[in-house]
Amino acid sequence: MSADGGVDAGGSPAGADFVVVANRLPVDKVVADDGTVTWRRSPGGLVTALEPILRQRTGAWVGWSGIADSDDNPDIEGIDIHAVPLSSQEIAEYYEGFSNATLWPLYHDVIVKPEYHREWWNTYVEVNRRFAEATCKAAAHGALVWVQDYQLQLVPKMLRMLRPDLRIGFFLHIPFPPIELFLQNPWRTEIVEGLLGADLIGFHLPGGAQNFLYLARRLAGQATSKGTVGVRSRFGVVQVGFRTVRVGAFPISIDSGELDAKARSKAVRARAAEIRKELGNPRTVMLGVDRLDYTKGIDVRLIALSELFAEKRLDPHETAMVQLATPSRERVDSYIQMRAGIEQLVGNINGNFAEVGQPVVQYLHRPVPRDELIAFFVAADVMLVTPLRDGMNLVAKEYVACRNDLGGALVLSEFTGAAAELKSAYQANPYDLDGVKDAIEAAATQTDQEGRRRMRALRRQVLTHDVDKWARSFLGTLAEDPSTAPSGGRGVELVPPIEDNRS
Ligand SMILES: O=P(O)(O)OC[C@H]1O[C@H](O[C@H]2O[C@H](CO)[C@@H](O)[C@H](O)[C@H]2O)[C@H](O)[C@@H](O)[C@@H]1O
Ligand SMILES: Cc1cn([C@@H]2O[C@H](COP(=O)(O)OP(=O)(O)O)[C@@H](O)[C@H]2O)c(=O)[nH]c1=O
Repeated sequence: MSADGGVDAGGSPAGADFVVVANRLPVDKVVADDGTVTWRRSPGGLVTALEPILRQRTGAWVGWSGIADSDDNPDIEGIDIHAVPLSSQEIAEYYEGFSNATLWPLYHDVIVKPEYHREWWNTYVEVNRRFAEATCKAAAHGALVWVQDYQLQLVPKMLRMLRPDLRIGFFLHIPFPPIELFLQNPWRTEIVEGLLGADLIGFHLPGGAQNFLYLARRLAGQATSKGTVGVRSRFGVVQVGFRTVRVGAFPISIDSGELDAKARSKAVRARAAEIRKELGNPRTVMLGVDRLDYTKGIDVRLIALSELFAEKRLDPHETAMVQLATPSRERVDSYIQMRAGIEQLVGNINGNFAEVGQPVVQYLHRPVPRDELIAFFVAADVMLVTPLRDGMNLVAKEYVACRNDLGGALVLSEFTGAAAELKSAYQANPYDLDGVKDAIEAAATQTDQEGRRRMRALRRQVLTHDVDKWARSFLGTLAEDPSTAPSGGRGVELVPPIEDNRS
């Protein structure tokens, strides 16, 4: 195939008009002890959100298969898969290292200390280059390419240099950090310049977009627009030579209609009733559903519950807490330590408050299939979502979408992207333990009337702002010509670059 994805002398296909580029493919390769290979849906919200979009549009997906040194290219109906193989060393340095031990903690409020290693950075650059090259092969001339997330922040610039014909979008699924934190990164300028290779850069929240605009002025020396960025509106502008890069806030969501329909099905309702029975038909079923990640504040909710039981504000004999925790990034030190801490807390609560055969906290460290998860959402009276920081948190929205009965209550950390939209949740600051306890107690003891009022408002938001709206707003903006678009380049007052010798 020729460099721009056109038909080569051998006559291979001309490439896709729409290409998603993400660290992971939508499926992960799983090799059993007996060598049997299966492909399982990849963990996390990025795949949850993008898989339905790509199925609707037909296009290509460039990503890694989740396993070392594998040259597998799985067949997925309706999606043209382009696997990018990674060696064990690349996984250690690009994925576990720079992506998940440098950028992830840096962008999540330095909850753990980010590590800066030059060799990790070098591998990050090299792997980003390989993703850019694989994308060139996958994309037809003039294709729309949508690059995803913090693992691939250099791809937009690399891709633009290789393929100026492409229209390039970038979306960051995790929070974009406060300026002071971003400036810690020794390679901060390269990252800002990497992102500026895109035509449109999307964040979940306006605050992230505004932080980025400031950094584009200060680190990349570009002129930018002035005013505040809106949600799916009032885009920011960075003038990069003759190119106009737009910057916006596009809060991601879920396939709310599909979840709503599934949750109404007889099979799911029957399974939900069965789950409650298996838990001993307690008065209150509480639920946590997370990747096992220190950002998710699983410890916060467990400590809060433990204190509520000790203070007799909740009765452990009438409460069952289920914590579903998908294994995640299991070779990164901070994740290994966190897992031990969570499991100790579960043990302590059961040791102090459970009876024989009737644990208070049931903890599953394994991925849970989607239909089973929906039954858990329907079964739970109180959903506990308590991250210390989270880009969006799709689980909170999924719970709401599953509650067409207007039952249940959502306890939600203020520091999730979802909190900006789900105002009728029981919101709390996860660093204020008393506040979290009050929110859990209020949710567990709410009247039916209050619960229905809140759930109705939450559902209005989630059902009208679904993942399709997210994709359409981002891709529609990307397809526009910024010089003629209403909130595009022309007529926007620009602020000159910030002179700064330290960058
Ligand atoms: O691929 P992994 O390292 O196993 O991690 C899974 C995904 O985690 C992150 O998800 C984020 O995206 C969600 C959807 O926008 C958002 O709701 C959530 O707040 C984020 O944490 C990560 O950003 C993805 O790249 C990973 O694939
Ligand atoms: C624990 C668990 C989760 N899921 C699904 O994964 C995503 C999680 O998305 P979210 O935005 O909340 O957070 P991260 O992206 O992980 O940071 C959501 O769609 C869950 O339903 C799952 O399918 N199975 C599981 O066991």
